[in-house]
Amino acid sequence: MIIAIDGPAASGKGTIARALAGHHRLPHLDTGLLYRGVGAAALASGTGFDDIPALAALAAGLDLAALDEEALKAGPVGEAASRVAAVPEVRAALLKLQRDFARQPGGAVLDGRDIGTVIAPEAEVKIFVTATPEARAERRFSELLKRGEAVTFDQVLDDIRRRDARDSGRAAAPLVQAPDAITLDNTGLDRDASIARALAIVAERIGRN
Ligand SMILES: Nc1ncnc2c1ncn2[C@@H]1O[C@H](COP(=O)(O)OP(=O)(O)OP(=O)(O)O)[C@@H](O)[C@H]1O
Ligand SMILES: Nc1ccn([C@@H]2O[C@H](COP(=O)(O)O)[C@@H](O)[C@H]2O)c(=O)n1
Repeated sequence: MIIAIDGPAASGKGTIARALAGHHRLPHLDTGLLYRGVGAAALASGTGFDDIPALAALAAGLDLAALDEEALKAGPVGEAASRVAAVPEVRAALLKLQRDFARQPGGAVLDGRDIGTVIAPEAEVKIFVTATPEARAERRFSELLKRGEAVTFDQVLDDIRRRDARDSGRAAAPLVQAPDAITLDNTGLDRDASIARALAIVAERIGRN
């Protein structure tokens, strides 16, 4: 079974995807980490966001085993990830590994922006997770504060709005809800209620818990 979880920044996709993967004993891939890996590599090497061949080479050479999730979740990397993710050559370089992950025997859970539309349009279950920009900014703000980052709520909200606009407005695999995806708006739901709703959606789709 392939479960595709898409949605905007800090909507709780990863939280839901990890819970579903644990419940259904499926492997999970946070595809945002791939773009964050390329974005971080571009920042570290001083590669310009307009240097398409160099960005594509960074994506093609991405070492999955070396991805440091903790470091990649830092504030500036999200913006860099969104910049490189708008480059079709970068997306093309990361396509096969995501598709192979989705199509492994037994299935998988993937979360990102284009899982239900581009990576695994054949997924049995598609959930589009969303919440208001303010609710998402609140969540990301408290996460960053806990990590010791010096940010303001307004900076986080600005970052989320800018990334939403770029991710939805780009030509290559934009953030868009698949027509057969179920919407899960968790604006008023806490973490556990949001996960419970996602589990119920999957159960309804596949006819078992
Ligand atoms: N329903 C919820 N209510 C409150 N906080 C939540 C909820 N779901 C997730 N969170 C918290 O919000 C933050 C963002 O969640 P998460 O990382 O799952 O989102 P995401 O959509 O995967 O983010 P990203 O943009 O990094 O892909 C985390 O700190 C998480 O613990
Ligand atoms: N399937 C995906 C996943 C991510 N992106 C881009 O990466 C940025 C960071 O992703 P997070 O989920 O970790 O926030 C995001 O803003 C997207 O630009 C993508 O394009 N496709």
